Amino acid sequence: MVNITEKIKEIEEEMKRTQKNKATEYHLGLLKGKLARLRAQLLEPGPGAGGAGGTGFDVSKSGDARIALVGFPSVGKSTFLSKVTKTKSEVAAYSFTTLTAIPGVLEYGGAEIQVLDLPGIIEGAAEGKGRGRQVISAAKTSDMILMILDATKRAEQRALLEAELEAVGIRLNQDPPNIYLKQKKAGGMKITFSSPPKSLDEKMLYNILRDYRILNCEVLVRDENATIDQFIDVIMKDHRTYIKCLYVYNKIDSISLEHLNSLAHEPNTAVMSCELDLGITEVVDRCWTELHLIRVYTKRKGIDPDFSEALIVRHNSSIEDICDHIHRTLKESFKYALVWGASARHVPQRVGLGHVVVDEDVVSIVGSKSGLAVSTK
Ligand SMILES: Nc1nc2c(ncn2[C@@H]2O[C@H](COP(=O)(O)OP(=O)(O)OP(=O)(O)O)[C@@H](O)[C@H]2O)c(=O)[nH]1
Ligand SMILES: [K+]
Ligand SMILES: [Mg+2]
Repeated sequence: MVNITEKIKEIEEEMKRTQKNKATEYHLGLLKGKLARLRAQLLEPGPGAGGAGGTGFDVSKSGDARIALVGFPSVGKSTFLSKVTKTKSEVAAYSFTTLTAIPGVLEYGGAEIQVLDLPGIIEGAAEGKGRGRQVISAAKTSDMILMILDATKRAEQRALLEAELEAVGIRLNQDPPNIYLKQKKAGGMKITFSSPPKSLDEKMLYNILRDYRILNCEVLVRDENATIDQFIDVIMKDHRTYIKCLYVYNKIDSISLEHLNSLAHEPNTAVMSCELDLGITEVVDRCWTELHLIRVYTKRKGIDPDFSEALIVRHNSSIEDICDHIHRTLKESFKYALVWGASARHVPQRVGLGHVVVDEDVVSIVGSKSGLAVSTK
């Protein structure tokens, strides 16, 4: 463990010392590749990795989605949890008040969203300082991260936290790179670019693949703006998680209007004061929008739909997803579905498994066995 941490430090030092130019870019690319490998090793549980490895806290997922509250100590994570859920998590002015993961349930538009209050993390968390590793593992399992920041603290706090999450393979508000990589048994390396790349070239990819001992493979870079970091992410894809993040500045009761105004205009950012009860509803609304969940109501034949109980599914879900959500075997007897609502071209529209539903659609599933519509119950 100490060895890996030391090696990581050495490489980071070497990268800092190395000037960025055309002559050094291949070398820098290789160093980045090595760094990514070491960081993954550091997180792997097993002999030499020591203690908690990559495991999070023992809280099982529940509800329709999970949001993790991540931040430095005493930024107001527990205060926020206590505001938006019925759970009371201890709040105090000293650091590390919260020592474990505390789950709460946020009810919104018929959905139940699990909110995880987590211990504060500090610089070096990714390398195992404090409970950093556990906190980050818990964050990795979430559908969305709320990065709670203290508006009264220096601006660097956000970049510091981002770097900690980056280091363990979490990618915030990014899409997976548009690069195809397939390992093969033989045939050497075949590297293709669908349009001339701006910062990559064949030799660079070749060097890194060889360093990873990937000697036979097919690569297709579909994005002309793809970077070397993204290419390494594709090689390390089993260790990468792409998560939505909303940056939330708390304690705006204690800053100037000018400062407040500049924070509020940053991208993916919201501002609030838990103490004065300002901005909380907006934060919750933003979470709902960013989670891209939709509500679908089911209806039995001849009976009005039950609007008191929504089925919560992901954005772009199909009738097939709805069936799977209701019951594992429902698909087997599926004949067709009737849909009322914005996704239906006429009312009701008769559709197959591939039909994509939208928020507040009403769906009636007709099966071959009973010939009856099925509801959630
Ligand atoms: N001024 C101000 N203080 C706040 C606000 N929200 C929380 N606090 C205070 O900030 C301190 C820390 O709050 P906590 O909720 O314990 O912070 P935490 O992030 O959970 O802290 P740890 O669990 O130690 O990581 C407490 O003294 C709160 O009363 C706010 O909106 N404005
Ligand atoms: K605290
Ligand atoms: Mg706390």
